[in-house]
Amino acid sequence: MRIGYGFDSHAFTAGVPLVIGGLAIEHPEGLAGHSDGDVLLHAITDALLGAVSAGDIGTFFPPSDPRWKGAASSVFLQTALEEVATAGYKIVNIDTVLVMAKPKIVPIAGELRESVAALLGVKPGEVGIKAKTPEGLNQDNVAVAHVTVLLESLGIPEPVGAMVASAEVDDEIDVVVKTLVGDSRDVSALGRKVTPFDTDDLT
Ligand SMILES: C[C@@](CO)(OP(=O)(O)O)[C@H](O)COP(=O)(O)OP(=O)(O)OC[C@H]1O[C@@H](n2ccc(N)nc2=O)[C@H](O)[C@@H]1O
Repeated sequence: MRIGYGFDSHAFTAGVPLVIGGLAIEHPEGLAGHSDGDVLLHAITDALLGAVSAGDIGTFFPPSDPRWKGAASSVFLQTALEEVATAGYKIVNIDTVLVMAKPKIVPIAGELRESVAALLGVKPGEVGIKAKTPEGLNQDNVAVAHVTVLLESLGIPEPVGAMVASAEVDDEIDVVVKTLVGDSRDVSALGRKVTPFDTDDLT
C-alpha cells in the first residue's frame, strides 16, 4: 500500500470558464492558471505522483512551458495514472477537500464525483468530494484543493521482489525437507527406517 497527498491553489479571475474536477461549472469567474486552472485535478495529479515518489506536476509540466498553455488538466492526470501503473499500483480510493467561498460544492458534489471517478477509472464510491468555506483565512478569491490517495499493489512482483520471494520459498522447502529427513531419522532410531516421502519428487 502507498499513500499520496496533493495540494494546489488558484486565484479566481473573470473571463475564463470555471473547470473543477474536469467539470465545467456555471460561475461568473474561473481559475487563473497556465493550464485550464483545474485546481482539483492538479492536486489529484500531485497526490498520485507523490504516492509513487515520481516528483510533482511542475516537474512533468513546467508552468514556463508554452505547450501547457490552456491545456486540459486531464492530460496531467493521465500522465500521473501512467506513473502509478508503471510503478505497479492501482487506486484504492481518493479523498478530497475543496476550500473556496463560492460556488457551493455540495449541490454539484455528485456530478464532481462522477467526473473525477471517470477520469481516474474508478467507481464514484471510491471518490470523496468535500468542501470548506475559508473562514478566517481572508482568501475568498482563491480556490484550494487538498487530496489524499491510497494505492495498492497490482501484485506484479518486481525482479528483485521475485528473487526475494523465491529465496523465501526455497528456505521454506529447506525447512520442510530437513524436518521430513529428521522425521525419517527419528523413525530409524526406532528400528523402522521409513521415509515419509519420495525425495525424487522434490525439484
Ligand atoms: C498545471 C501547470 C501546467 O503548466 O500550470 P498551472 O495551470 O497550475 O499554472 C503546472 O504543471 C503547475 O505546476 P505547479 O507545480 O503547480 O507550479 P509551481 O507551484 O509554480 O511549481 C513549479 C515547480 O517548481 C517547484 N517548486 C515550487 C516552489 C518552490 N518553492 N520550490 C520548487 O522547487 C515545484 O516542485 C514544481 O516542480
